[in-house]
Amino acid sequence: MNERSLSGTVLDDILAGVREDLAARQAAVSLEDLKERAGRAPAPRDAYAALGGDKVSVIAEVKRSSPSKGALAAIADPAALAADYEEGGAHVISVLTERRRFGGSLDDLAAVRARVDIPILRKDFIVTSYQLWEARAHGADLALLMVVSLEQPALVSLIERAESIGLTPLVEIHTEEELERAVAAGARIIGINARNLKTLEVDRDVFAKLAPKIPDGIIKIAESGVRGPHDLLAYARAGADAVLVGESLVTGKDPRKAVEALVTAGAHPATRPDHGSEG
Ligand SMILES: O=C(O)c1ccccc1NCC(=O)[C@H](O)[C@H](O)COP(=O)(O)O
Repeated sequence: MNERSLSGTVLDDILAGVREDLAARQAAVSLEDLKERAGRAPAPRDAYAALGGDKVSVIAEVKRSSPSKGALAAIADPAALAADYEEGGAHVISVLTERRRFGGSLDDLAAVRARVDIPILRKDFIVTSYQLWEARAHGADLALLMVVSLEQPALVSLIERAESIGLTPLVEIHTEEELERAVAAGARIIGINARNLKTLEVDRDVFAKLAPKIPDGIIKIAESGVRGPHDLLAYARAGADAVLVGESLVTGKDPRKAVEALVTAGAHPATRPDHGSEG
């Protein structure tokens, strides 16, 4: 058993749907076929280069809907949206591939891969190595692993498997206990998600509380709740190396300009913690 339960929460509900969809895909596409397709996929992009350095990087998300807000944006052409993000200077694209609650798919991932050159994150609820092979086969460079939904041995083995097939794991946490498990499992990139999975409320202070406990050398990503440059700057002052932004980009008027504004704010040296509090 790989999975942990967060009983009675939306996560349990999401994972039940994920398991059903996964079983259908596994019946339709063998692991051997996926591995063969992964062998033909473009070489993985360097996620550490995209997310490291002095700047605060921007991960721009293709997000149609969410459990917290329902439908957000129709997004008929996810590749065109991703191209807008790339033109705006995004460092990484996140593609939600979960179908039932987020309206995503692996086809979205493949379409985005065919259109942009920057690294792509498969954002989903990954509980088996089959899903990692799917990610690589459809051109992803990074894969999200959520500590909350995985037993420790499964977390360790999925991190190792991801790295062995050329995927960079982004290990997501919500609490100090999850942070300790992520570090013990060998995570090199940790995302702190400000969205509480029980209430679905966003509390941006969670990042400021947990980020200082992450050991040096690990890339820190602030996930959720970025409405514009002021939130990026606040996360940056609390130590974020990157922010992951979905809703405000897909619901805004001009996603390219919105990304550009974030990238410009993140490029300013005064965003970093050792430059004081004025941003
Ligand atoms: O977005 C949700 O409602 C949600 C609910 C339960 C689990 C995950 C959820 N979102 C996934 C994400 O982590 C966000 O899409 C991502 O961090 C971007 O957040 P935002 O900019 O607030 O859309």
